[in-house]
Amino acid sequence: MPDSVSIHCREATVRFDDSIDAVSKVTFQIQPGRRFALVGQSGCGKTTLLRVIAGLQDLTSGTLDATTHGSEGRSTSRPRVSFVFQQPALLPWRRSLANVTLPLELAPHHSGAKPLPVVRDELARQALDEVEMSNAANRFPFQLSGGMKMRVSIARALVTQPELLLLDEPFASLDDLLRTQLGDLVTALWRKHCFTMVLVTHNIAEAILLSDQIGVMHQGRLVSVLDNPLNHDAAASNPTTQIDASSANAGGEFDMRRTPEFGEFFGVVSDELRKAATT
Ligand SMILES: Nc1ncnc2c1ncn2[C@@H]1O[C@H](COP(=O)(O)OP(=O)(O)OP(=O)(O)O)[C@@H](O)[C@H]1O
Repeated sequence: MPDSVSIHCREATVRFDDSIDAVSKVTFQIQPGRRFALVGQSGCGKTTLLRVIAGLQDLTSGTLDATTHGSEGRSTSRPRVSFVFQQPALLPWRRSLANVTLPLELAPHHSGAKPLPVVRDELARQALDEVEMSNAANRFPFQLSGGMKMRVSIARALVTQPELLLLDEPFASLDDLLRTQLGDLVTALWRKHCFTMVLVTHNIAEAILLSDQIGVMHQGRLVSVLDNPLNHDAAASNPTTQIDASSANAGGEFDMRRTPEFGEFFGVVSDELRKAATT
C-alpha cells in the first residue's frame, strides 16, 4: 500500500494585513487516503486554507500537522505534495514529456536522489500513460486542447508520486463533458495510488463525486463537515456496492449522478451553503 497522509488542523487562523481573517479558527481532520472537498462562496478562504495545507501559507495562530502513514510507520516530516490548479500552467517551450519531468528536475525524487534524465523520462512517460496522453508526449502545449493540457498537468502532479494531492478548482474552465471525464480520471488515479486528496471547488456535484467528506466554509470559518454517504468508506471499492445501483444503470453504465442518493445529498450540501450564507 503506498504512503498517504493524515491532516490534523486545530483552530487554524490566517490573518492578512492585521485585519482580515481569511481563515478563522478552523478545526478538522482528514484520515489517510481520504478525499476532502472544500466548498463555499467566493472569498470565504478556501484557497488560503489549501495553501496552509500545502505548507505555502503560514498560520497566524493554531496548528496544522500532516503525518505520513506508510510501511515504515508514521512520520511527521513534510509529505510529498502535488498541486493541480485551474490553469494547467505548462511551459510553452517544453513538449509534454519535458513539462512532466520538470518537478523531478527541480526537487529530489522521494527516494532521496535526483533521478537521472533517462529515469526522469521514463517516470514522465508512465505518468503520461496514466492520463492517456502517451501519444502527446512530443507535442508542445499550443498543440493540445484544454482537456489535454489538463491531463498533462495532472501527469506532472503524479510524477513525483504524491502522498497528498491538492486541487484548486481544477476543472472550472472546462465544459461539462470534460469535467466529468477528468473527474472520473482523478477518481481512478486516487483508487490506484491511494493519496490523500483535498479539492477546492464551487461545483457541488464535483464535490460530491470527488470526496468522502465535504467542508462548507463561510467568511473564513468551516461551518460544517458533511460525511458523503455516496463515497464514504469507498476507497478501493466499486461505488456500486455503496448504493442502490439499479436506478443509475439506465444507459448501461453506472452513473452515480442518476441515483436518488446523489440528488438527496446535493440538496443537503446546497441547504448547508444557503444556511451558512444567511447566518
Ligand atoms: N495574500 C493576501 N493578502 C491579503 N488578503 C488576502 C490574500 N490572499 C487572500 N486574501 C483575502 O482572503 C480572503 C479569502 O481569499 P481566498 O482566495 O482564500 O478565498 P476563496 O474562497 O478561495 O475565493 P475564490 O473562490 O474566489 O477563489 C479574501 O478576502 C481575500 O481577499
